[in-house]
Amino acid sequence: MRIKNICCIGAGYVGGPTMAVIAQKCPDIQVTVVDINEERIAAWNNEDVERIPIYEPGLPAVVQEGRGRNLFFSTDVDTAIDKAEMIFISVNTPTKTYGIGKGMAADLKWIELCARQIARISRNDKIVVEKSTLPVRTAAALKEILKHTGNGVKYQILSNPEFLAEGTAIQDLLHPDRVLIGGDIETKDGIEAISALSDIYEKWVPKSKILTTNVWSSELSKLTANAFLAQRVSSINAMSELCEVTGADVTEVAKALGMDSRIGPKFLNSSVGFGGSCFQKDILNLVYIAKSFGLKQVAEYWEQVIIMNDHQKKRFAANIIRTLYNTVSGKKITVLGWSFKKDTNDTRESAAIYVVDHLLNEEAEIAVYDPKVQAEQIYKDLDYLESRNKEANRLNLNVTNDPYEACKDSHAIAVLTEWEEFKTYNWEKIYENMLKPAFLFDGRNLLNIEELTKIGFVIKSIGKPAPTKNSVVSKPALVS
Ligand SMILES: NC(=O)C1=CN([C@@H]2O[C@H](COP(=O)(O)OP(=O)(O)OC[C@H]3O[C@@H](n4cnc5c(N)ncnc54)[C@H](O)[C@@H]3O)[C@@H](O)[C@H]2O)C=CC1
Ligand SMILES: O=C(O)[C@H]1O[C@H](OP(=O)(O)OP(=O)(O)OC[C@H]2O[C@@H](n3ccc(=O)[nH]c3=O)[C@H](O)[C@@H]2O)[C@H](O)[C@@H](O)[C@@H]1O
Repeated sequence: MRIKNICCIGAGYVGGPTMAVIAQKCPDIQVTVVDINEERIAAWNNEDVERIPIYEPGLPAVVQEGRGRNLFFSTDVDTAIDKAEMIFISVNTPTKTYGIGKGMAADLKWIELCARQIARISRNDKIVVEKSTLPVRTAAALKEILKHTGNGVKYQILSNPEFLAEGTAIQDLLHPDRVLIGGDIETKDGIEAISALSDIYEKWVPKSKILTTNVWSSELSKLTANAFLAQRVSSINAMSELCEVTGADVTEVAKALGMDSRIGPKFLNSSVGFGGSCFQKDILNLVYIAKSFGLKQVAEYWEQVIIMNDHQKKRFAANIIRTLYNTVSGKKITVLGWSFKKDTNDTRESAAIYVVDHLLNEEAEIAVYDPKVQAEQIYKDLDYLESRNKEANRLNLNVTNDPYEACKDSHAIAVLTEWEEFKTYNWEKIYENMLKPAFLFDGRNLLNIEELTKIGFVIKSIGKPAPTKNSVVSKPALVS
């Protein structure tokens, strides 16, 4: 089967970049990305391609190439569904905030709405592709909804989870480690649907990297991959605390570990804690699924990854307070970086939100600088926690777009995102304009401790012994 029209429901961090790359690699296919969020669609259509709603290196050029040719962004969901032979569902699947499974299960409200809309509009057979991350066996629910329309339209449901990471989305999409397609491998129609989707990827991905499984394995593989990745971060973060009390250096430990080819060097950077929209949500979802099958030990095992992550964020904030002589009340603390990692403007579940919330509870005066996150978003993130009223958040936290201004007269700086530009600052100038002792808490082990210590900063890194002015500090190991 040759696909000529694709519709993608959901123009977010996944739908936008994924479809832009498909449109680039398959100029013969018309790709329409639809969303109910009018503002977001207007931003995707912004004439100035640098102002699309997502900051992602390399994305503007890919969007520019396809937009208006075979890549379209629209709010007309019905028409796009009607025209398409293949529909990707790429809507949000956050943790439920109400009812049964509150705080754990994935909220499938938006997925179900999509299924019902597809069922209502479709007049010819469709391949429906789950791109969103979903609990194992969601495809069965989708099938049920689509089967009961009684209008004779046939559907094939495929699971095609996305493994891109924000900040490197375009490279990840162009050169994926693997593409996973789960489908009904036991029927002719199922196999045809899988090969229709595979044909699209084969335009740029080697066939050997396209993996076909049954739907349930595919759905569960996605949750498992995120759980394993997050587990590595929590594991190295657990060791960071042990390093701090034993005098070991977590960067050296990570390097030594990573050189073992069975372990590998990636995802061993100790940090203030992982953030992002997915790790926590997907693990909680996994825990919920395990619990609902009565697998207590399995649930508890994975829950520990989240517990460790929460501990790391709290421990970081507590360390700031303890170091500043047990009080931060009325003291200016500068936060460099608000996004959950570098090269993205996404702030969902960013460690910065929780560290700052903790410091505001202790009556600190916060100044924030992030190269890509807007003030409005920062206030929104804090308001969402409802720890204090909106006025108090605005009164006690000031967002500036000048890092030097942000650091001026502050008691301490906390680096919470690993933006490259932080390394290039004139740290001598920053030091001169701070109160002394000038404390620097590097939540990403990003900065050159040796140089900064020489300038006069008192530095607290993650998982490292505190350097003294004359101590020799080894260079950071190359762990990506
Ligand atoms: N953000 C990431 O890096 C990754 C996310 N995922 C998964 O992909 C899915 C989407 O994630 P994001 O793109 O980050 O979410 P997002 O929140 O950025 O985008 C989702 C979009 O879907 C739209 N939407 C919701 N219901 C709709 C409906 N009924 N009709 C039309 N549009 C609708 C929303 O308005 C929103 O713009 C989630 O399941 C997530 O777990 C998977 C891999 C990577
Ligand atoms: O399902 C998803 O949403 C995606 O989740 C992650 O991607 P993402 O959250 O965008 O970014 P990561 O690079 O995984 O980083 C997640 C968090 O862990 C932190 N991290 C990562 C690596 C590390 O060594 N140390 C560390 O603290 C990052 O700073 C960040 O806060 C996965 O890497 C993707 O494969 C997956 O598709």
